[in-house]
Amino acid sequence: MKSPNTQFSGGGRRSSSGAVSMSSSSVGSRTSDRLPHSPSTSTYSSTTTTISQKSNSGRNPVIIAVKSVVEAFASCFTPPEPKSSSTNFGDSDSFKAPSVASDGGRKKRHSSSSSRGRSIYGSENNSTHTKEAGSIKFNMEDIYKATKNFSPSLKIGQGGFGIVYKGCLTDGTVVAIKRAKKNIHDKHSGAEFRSEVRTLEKIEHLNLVKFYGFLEHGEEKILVVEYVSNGTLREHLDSVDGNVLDFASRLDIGIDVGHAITYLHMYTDHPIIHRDIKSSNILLTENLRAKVADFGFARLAADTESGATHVSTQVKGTAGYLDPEYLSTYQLTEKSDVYSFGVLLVELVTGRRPIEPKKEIKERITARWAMKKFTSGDAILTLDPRLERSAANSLAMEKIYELALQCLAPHRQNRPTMRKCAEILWSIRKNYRELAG
Ligand SMILES: Nc1ncnc2c1ncn2[C@@H]1O[C@H](COP(=O)(O)OP(=O)(O)OP(=O)(O)O)[C@@H](O)[C@H]1O
Repeated sequence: MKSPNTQFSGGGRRSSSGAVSMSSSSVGSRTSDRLPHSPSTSTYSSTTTTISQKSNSGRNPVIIAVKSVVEAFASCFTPPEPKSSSTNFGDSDSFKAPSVASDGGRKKRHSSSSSRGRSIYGSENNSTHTKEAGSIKFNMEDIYKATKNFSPSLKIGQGGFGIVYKGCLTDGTVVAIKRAKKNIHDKHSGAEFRSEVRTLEKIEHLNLVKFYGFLEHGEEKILVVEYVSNGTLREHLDSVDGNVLDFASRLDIGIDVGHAITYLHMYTDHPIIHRDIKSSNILLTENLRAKVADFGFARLAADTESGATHVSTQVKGTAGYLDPEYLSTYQLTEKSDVYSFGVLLVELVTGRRPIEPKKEIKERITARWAMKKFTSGDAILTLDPRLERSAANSLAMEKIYELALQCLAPHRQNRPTMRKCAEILWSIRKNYRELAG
């Protein structure tokens, strides 16, 4: 999903809109042994920026393409929640695949937004259509019907991949239809598309956006995925609808995301690395259940048992979330997602974006600033000012920061596994609930 951050991708896919150059040494140049490594902010603007970095020389220029932020949700319905999930977290006693539980107990928010008609969050709809995930081959007629010939009124967003439409299949399933940009000069789009399809058709989890099918016909490349109606996590942290996401909801969302990534990393035989975990890639349901989206950058991880690691030909991800070790070695492992998850945890606590170009220099890299405050005993100064300073919130905040600090370790061997992160968050929530009453 779109965010006002800087996005790294390969092949100059998005460099057409105002590319500027940046040496690769300036990316992540402010390393610290103790604090999380983050890119320099001085060159970033508050708009979404895409960076391509070829890895073969390490001296190639990084191309930054500034994209305009276009985010508009049309009217929408509640997406069907899956009946079950294939999650399997093994035999941990303290960690019983909680992500398969129903939404019961979660409070509903933003339902009042339906009174605004075509609000960004849309209205709750008790649709009974629950479509199984899977790879359906659609034809153009299906897509034209579903989108009313790509009606502009059904456009719900636009990203690097292309335009996103809300659509309705003939069986009534409400879907998001992602139509790839037609760029004949883009040699990578076909490969990216097929990579996304291969990844999407294999996975199914309550906290991952479901994949319904695809279409590849000439220049036309289309993905049909689950429609998630309640906006992105970033929009909620920005209080776009005027509501503040409370601490308990943030903790729940962190756990949902933790489960989704754990599932990807523990995927039988072939672990999957997401590579672009960020708040704008996390979609929320009406019940504030989180669903991780955008597998365009996902690649199958290396066979960890053989000790092999995936050596990328291109660095991909979003500035502010990027693992410094991946940036310097081009070796991609699951721990790069763990690093991004650490950044996300800080984002949940502070409400701030990973890079805040308008803040004074020492506060610009949010994770660095927050971890510094945490290690000097002043974590409370970084808690989102819109959140209550209760004992439960303060204690949970300290515990989340303890975990974030580990996730943000400069060297991947010092970071926990995603499964460990989810287990820790699970126990933080247990204690939080006991204290909050
Ligand atoms: N499954 C979905 N359900 C509901 N809305 C969606 C869905 N997927 C995308 N959107 C909307 O469309 C917008 C664009 O999404 P898309 O994933 O194409 O691009 P992006 O992630 O914003 O861009 P980038 O490619 O730079 O990450 C999102 O911000 C969101 O508002």
